[in-house]
Formats: sequence, C-alpha cells, structure tokens
Amino acid sequence: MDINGKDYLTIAFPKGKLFGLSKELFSRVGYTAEGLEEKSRKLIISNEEKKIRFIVAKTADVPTYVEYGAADIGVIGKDVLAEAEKDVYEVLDLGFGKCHLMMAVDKAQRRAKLADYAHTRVATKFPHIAEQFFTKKGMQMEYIKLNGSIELGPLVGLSESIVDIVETGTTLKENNLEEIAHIMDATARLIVNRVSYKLKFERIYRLVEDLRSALESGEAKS
Ligand SMILES: Nc1ncnc2c1ncn2[C@@H]1O[C@H](COP(=O)(O)OP(=O)(O)OP(=O)(O)O)[C@@H](O)[C@H]1O
Ligand SMILES: O=P(O)(O)OC[C@H]1O[C@H](OP(=O)(O)OP(=O)(O)O)[C@H](O)[C@@H]1O
Repeated sequence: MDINGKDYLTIAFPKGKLFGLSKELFSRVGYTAEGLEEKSRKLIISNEEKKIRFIVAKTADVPTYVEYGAADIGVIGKDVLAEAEKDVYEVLDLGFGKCHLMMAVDKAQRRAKLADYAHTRVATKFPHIAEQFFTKKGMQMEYIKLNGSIELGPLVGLSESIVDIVETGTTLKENNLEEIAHIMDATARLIVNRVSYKLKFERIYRLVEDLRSALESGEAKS
C-alpha cells in the first residue's frame, strides 16, 4: 500500500461553497472518484485506476495540506490563501467563487472618512489581510479575530468595523452595514506544493493545461 501517496496525485478540495464547483470542474477533465462527496465520512477518496486521491478538508486547512505536501494540489479562495501566507505555488485562477473583501461599518454611526476609524476595533476572519490594508493607510487598529458571523461585531458593540467577504451584499444590507473600503477581489485558485511541482511535473502540468482548456471552453459556472 502506498501510504504516502507517492504514486498518486493527491488533491485537496475545501468543504463549503467551493466544493461543488471544484468537483464539477475536475470531473470535466476526467478527475473523478466514486464517493467523492462533501459530507463523506471517508476522508481519503481514491480512484485506483487513475492513481488520484481526493481529500476534503476544512477550507482554512487546504493551504496547510498543500504546503506540507500532504496534498500535491489544492483548490482555495484567494482570500484564504492571502490570509494563510503559505509557501505554495498559485498556478491557476479558476474563476468561480467570485467575491471581494471589504471594510464595512454600521450605517447609523458612520464617521466622515476612513481615517476617522484609526485606533478603533475591527472584527475579522482575516487579521493579516486587514492589518496589511490598514498599515498601508497609515492606520493602527485593534484586530478582533472571529470565525464566523463577522457582521455581528458592530451590531453588538464588539467592534467599530468589520473586514469580511461580500458576494451579493445581502448580509450587509440586512444588518444595516455599509461598505466603506474595497480591499481585494477573490476567486478560487489552484495551488501546488513546491516539491510536487518538480517531482510530478508532467502529471501536474497536464492537469493544469486541461483545467485551463476546460475553463476557456466557457463551461465553467461562476
Ligand atoms: N458569499 C460568500 N461568502 C463566503 N465565501 C465566499 C462567498 N462567495 C464566495 N466565497 C469564497 O468561498 C470560499 C469558501 O467559503 P466557505 O464559506 O465555504 O468557507 P468558510 O467560510 O471558511 O467555511 P466555514 O467557516 O463554514 O468552515 C471563501 O474563502 C471565498 O473565497
Ligand atoms: O454578500 P453575501 O452574499 O451576503 O455573502 C457574504 C456573507 O457570506 C459569508 O458568510 P458565510 O455564509 O460563509 O457564513 P459565516 O458568517 O459563518 O462565515 C460572509 O462572511 C458574509 O457574511
């Protein structure tokens, strides 16, 4: 048995919003495995014939699996990738999972300009990205790390602002929050372990080119 997956190409998919589109895109280039489901209790799903293994990981853990080579390849949102600051190759923009990171504040207590929020508290799942953004603006902030429902921060007096993801804008609207600064756009990316890229170059290169063609053929949904 090949416990380390040396002969296999191991691919990490994130659970959640990007799982379905990742599975669909990879299946279009023949990368499938029976039983590959987001909620599968089986943690490694293999296609013995094609020598492919899939692991389905928590979103924030995907860059870690790839950095350490536990997975050769991963799919991850640019936002999570930028926050994780891992040493991996980012080889392809997959186009789906479009959203953007921004700063928002309570509409009712909006201050005149961005700089008026200096030295206040910002709630976020993305403290590194937030810090880089505010440092560039010359603003010192207090960062409060949350793991979900970030929009609650200003509503319950935990913070004066949030740095979070927006897709449709519905969550901001329903909670009377207003975007006051755009930080970065994000889409799903294909990442590759640095050593795997050399040792399994041909397989990985072919896969990347096949995925690129599949995306260019315009069938990818966003
Ligand atoms: N409306 C959205 N909200 C959050 N992420 C989105 C949205 N639209 C696209 N994305 C992308 O999907 C990725 C994964 O989002 P998802 O919510 O599934 O993960 P997650 O929030 O880390 O999951 P969880 O915290 O529930 O484990 C994000 O990192 C982002 O790149
Ligand atoms: O602009 P919208 O389309 O409303 O989407 C944005 C919302 O979706 C995400 O939350 P998610 O559903 O991942 O839940 P979470 O708050 O637990 O992270 C994000 O953190 C926003 O809250």
